[in-house]
Amino acid sequence: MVAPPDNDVLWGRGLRHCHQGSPALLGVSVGARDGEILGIVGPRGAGKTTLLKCLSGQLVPDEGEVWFNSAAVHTLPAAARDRLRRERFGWVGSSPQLVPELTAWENAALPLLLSGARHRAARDTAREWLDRLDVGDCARRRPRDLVQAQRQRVAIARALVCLPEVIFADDPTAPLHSADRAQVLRTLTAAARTHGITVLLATHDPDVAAFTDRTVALVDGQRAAALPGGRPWPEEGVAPCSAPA
Ligand SMILES: Nc1ncnc2c1ncn2[C@@H]1O[C@H](COP(=O)(O)OP(=O)(O)OP(=O)(O)O)[C@@H](O)[C@H]1O
Repeated sequence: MVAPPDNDVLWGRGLRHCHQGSPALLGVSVGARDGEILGIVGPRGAGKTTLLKCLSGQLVPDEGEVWFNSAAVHTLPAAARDRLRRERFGWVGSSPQLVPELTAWENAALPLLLSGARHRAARDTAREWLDRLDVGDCARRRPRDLVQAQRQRVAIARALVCLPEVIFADDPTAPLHSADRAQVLRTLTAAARTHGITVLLATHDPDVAAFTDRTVALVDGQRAAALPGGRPWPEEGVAPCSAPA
């Protein structure tokens, strides 16, 4: 095993994975640099979620290696992978998974509270993130009293609240109206840039690529330079335009 290049904070090499016999990844290699916002783009079923789960230690690939700095994630026992995810990574899925009994601020503060932060400090930090994501006025409401777009903003606040080293965002704007998407992505990516957080942003929405530094395309579980049908995905290495105003 050879550790990844020094400027890659996260690295997957030769990743293969099947779900119950169905191939999802067919030998994908990808590296994310420290502080980079890397888009993983591709159509539905391309393997984006499976790739993020392998890179974040939620899944152990059938073949291949995953490195986070000098840690060989694919060799870690489950408890160590859980700790890594809890302490160093943040995850935003395509639908918000909030604790129904907790208020919005308690949900957002959960990683801080679980890591032993003082109640008042956790609440203040969580409320700052809710404000930045335009849901500060929902802080005392429970998930059932929020609309899906508000719940997703709370989930994004929860991913940011501990300032993790890497955020995995799996189609994070899926539950949002198009008018909300740019604002939420701007907040997420601006926060990441300010705090030097590396972001892996999986999406099938080509507009999202404008918020990334670089994209890699996946098709049918493999890296691709472009998607079928001449769809306008940026090729890997193309520095995108700046995010839309
Ligand atoms: N739990 C599972 N069981 C069986 N097959 C699965 C499972 N998860 C994913 N797959 C299959 O693996 C392939 C890759 O799925 P994956 O969700 O990684 O792709 P994706 O690019 O994230 O798609 P989407 O954009 O729809 O989320 C697909 O063919 C999918 O049907």
